[in-house]
Amino acid sequence: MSLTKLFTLVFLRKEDEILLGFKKRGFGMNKWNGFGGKVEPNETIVEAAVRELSEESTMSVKPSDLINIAHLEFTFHDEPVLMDVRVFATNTFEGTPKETEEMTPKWFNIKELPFSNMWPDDELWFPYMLEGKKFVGKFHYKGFDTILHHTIEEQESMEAFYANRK
Ligand SMILES: Nc1[nH]c(=O)nc2c1ncn2[C@H]1C[C@H](O)[C@@H](COP(=O)(O)OP(=O)(O)OP(=O)(O)O)O1
Repeated sequence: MSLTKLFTLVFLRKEDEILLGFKKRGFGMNKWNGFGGKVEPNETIVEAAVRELSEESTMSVKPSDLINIAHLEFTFHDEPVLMDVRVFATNTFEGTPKETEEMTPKWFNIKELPFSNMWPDDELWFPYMLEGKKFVGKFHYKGFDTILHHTIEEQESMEAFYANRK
């Protein structure tokens, strides 16, 4: 039995660029990542996604503009924790990204992504996201650098995936 923890992860897109943030503290420190964090008990997943994006990058999005593009699960060798990460993307947003306590944001060209300084799983699933696919990715880690095994499955729709899963 694993303890499941729910997280959000948001990517803003602008033509051939994507906004990433350099994490200055905590989980994933010193890595480029999307913006997100834990879903609090008093909020919906989409509300958490909007809040974390704003807290970490100062960018604003409307909940209805966030498209759920993926579901990621991370498990860890010898640790009974399952990270359930809901991934959202949009090209409709307001603001200019600013550095916050947690993140330094930067627009990257999608052909020049800093994979060597990102979570190792990102290089495996970013191509799906960049091709506009919906997908479910499951990654089993040993420590934080080694993926012992993984699966990535394209989906017709994320709504159908969540409706059908047990
Ligand atoms: N292997 C991985 N690959 C990836 O691309 N993103 C990952 C990942 N593992 C976790 N994430 C994302 C999910 C989430 O957006 C973030 C982790 O959330 P945090 O720990 O920063 O949560 P909080 O911001 O709520 O934390 P606090 O610092 O306690 O406020 O990292």
